[in-house]
Amino acid sequence: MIAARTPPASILPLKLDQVGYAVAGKPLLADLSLHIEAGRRLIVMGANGAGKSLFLRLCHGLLDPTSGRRLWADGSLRAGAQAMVFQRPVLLRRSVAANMDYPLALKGMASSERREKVAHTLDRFGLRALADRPARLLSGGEQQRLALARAWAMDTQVLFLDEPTSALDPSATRIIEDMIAQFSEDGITIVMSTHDLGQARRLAQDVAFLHRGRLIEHRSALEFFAGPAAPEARAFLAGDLIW
Ligand SMILES: Nc1ncnc2c1ncn2[C@@H]1O[C@H](COP(=O)(O)OP(=O)(O)OP(=O)(O)O)[C@@H](O)[C@H]1O
Repeated sequence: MIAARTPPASILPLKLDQVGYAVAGKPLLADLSLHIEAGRRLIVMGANGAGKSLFLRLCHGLLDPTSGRRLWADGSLRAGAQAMVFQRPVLLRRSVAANMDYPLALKGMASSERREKVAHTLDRFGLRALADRPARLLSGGEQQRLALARAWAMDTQVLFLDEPTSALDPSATRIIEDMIAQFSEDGITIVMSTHDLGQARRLAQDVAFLHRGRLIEHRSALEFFAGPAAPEARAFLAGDLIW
């Protein structure tokens, strides 16, 4: 008899408490306080240079706060069970299947279990036909599908996405959005930056709006799109230039 697996404890909410990030004494992010709740789709918006990428990197743990505190629900300062996908995915010079297999092996998963997991993931996201292709020769859209599928295979609880479709055409963008919606149905928490207002409206349950390194709005997407309180956010939605 196979023993039932206890689901891993949730690493969420992620709490930021007056977090700041400065380089050479220059504050790039300041006074960020928010909770990222389990199972939500949070879209991070703001003008060029507002601090969206830094915010995602800081939440994920690629950067550490230079002031304030970042705390995961399990009490750790930096949690596993989370992944980040970039505008241009980071892929190994190996086949599509090997790109999925490698991080699972690093995690210590046995080879028979890995084979099953990789096959299931390839099927689930329509990548089976590409399994043996060199990952770096795939189209941009296919590479992004692989990067997302690989994160899913890792049983990630939180996925940070930094403008994952900004280099893609509309049909590839739609496929990635569908994948993100599927992840969300699986209970994966999504934290994603985008410049695309249409995409933000399609995907957001919550919106975090950054302006000059500060969080000036964090509310439900319904409220945000109905009329944000901050004038900078209103100007952004109206398509006016803000900086
Ligand atoms: N290591 C660094 N040293 C100094 N300044 C930096 C560093 N990293 C980022 N910045 C600056 O911090 C600000 C925020 O950068 P960030 O990449 O987070 O913006 P963004 O909102 O993602 O912008 P975009 O929409 O253009 O991608 C920018 O002005 C950027 O030039």
